[in-house]
Amino acid sequence: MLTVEQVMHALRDVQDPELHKSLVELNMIRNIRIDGRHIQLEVVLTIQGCPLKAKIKADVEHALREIGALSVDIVFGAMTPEERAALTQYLKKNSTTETGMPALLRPDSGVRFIAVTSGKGGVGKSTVTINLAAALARMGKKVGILDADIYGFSIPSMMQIADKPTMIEKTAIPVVSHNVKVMSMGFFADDNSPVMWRGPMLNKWIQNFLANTHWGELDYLLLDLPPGTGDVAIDVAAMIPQAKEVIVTTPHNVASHVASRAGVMAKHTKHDILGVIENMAYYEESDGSRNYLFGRGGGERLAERLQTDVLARVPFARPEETTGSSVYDEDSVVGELFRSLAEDVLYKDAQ
Ligand SMILES: Nc1ncnc2c1ncn2[C@@H]1O[C@H](COP(=O)(O)OP(=O)(O)OP(=O)(O)O)[C@@H](O)[C@H]1O
Repeated sequence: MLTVEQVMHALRDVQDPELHKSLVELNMIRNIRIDGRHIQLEVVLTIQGCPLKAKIKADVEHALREIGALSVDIVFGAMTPEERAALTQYLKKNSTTETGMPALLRPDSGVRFIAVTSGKGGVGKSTVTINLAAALARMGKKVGILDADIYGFSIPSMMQIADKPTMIEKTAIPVVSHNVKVMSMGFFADDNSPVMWRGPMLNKWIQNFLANTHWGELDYLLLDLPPGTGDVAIDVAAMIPQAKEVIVTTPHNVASHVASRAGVMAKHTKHDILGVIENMAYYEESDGSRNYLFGRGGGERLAERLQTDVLARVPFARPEETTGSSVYDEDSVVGELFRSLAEDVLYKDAQ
């Protein structure tokens, strides 16, 4: 005969797929009934009709069969408003300090911040952000992206994310894509979004995104900044002085010249610069020769001006290097280049 203690013990390791915490810790397991090796129980979900029901069911069944259950009968229920409020408090406790400061920003949080910036638009800043994030995640790092390009957000569409974050009261659970937790204003661009995630809080939006998102454990948070040296860059500099910057340019003279302003700004705000990434550096012809469509040397010139290094020269990707999204396949030429870039970033960041 199995016992309630054994069942609870087995379920300690089963996590809510969005909150990444144990169902037991989140108080989501109720009404356990045991008849020999037959178990009945209730799983109380944060919202009715949770799309992850099937995954939770499979994980619970698996855990209980491991301890010898012959049948597992699961009934799904939904939390009451009071229970959801209690859960929000619990999640908030982990995401903000007593002073309301996002816990991620505490010096002892262990989270490293990388701001990806550029002088001009369209040079591949978002492409670099998502591919560097995906490469770090493939290396086993816990990674998040904050799409800080508040008016020109593009990360959800570039990663082909169709889902929206689940909201528990006012806390957003980031959407996970390619093992990366993603938050973007793009998720809240329609009129159904909670007011606090829209206009009135714009001046505090970075803090809002950091504090009202349940990021869970993170090693790296990448920020996709808007191009140029505007308010957002200044806000980020003030709020996240420990962020390190990666500056993206094309080889083109003008792009590299404009990018240098973003670099000078980083120096001014005392953000460390990890290095320069020259994107769209060349197109590799089928015979292996390189066609330098945008000229040459922009990355190097920028790196010299900022007294830093060129971390990578990313060629034009071919359509077959991705299965549709702008995250390039792991074993494609560009995918491999981003893996080696991620290794360099880890190395430089540790110095
Ligand atoms: N190395 C590359 N190979 C092929 N296409 C690329 C590459 N880098 C970027 N692109 C494409 O160029 C376009 C612009 O890239 P991206 O959106 O990353 O630039 P951005 O600097 O973030 O732009 P914005 O400032 O508008 O946000 C996208 O369609 C992207 O898929």
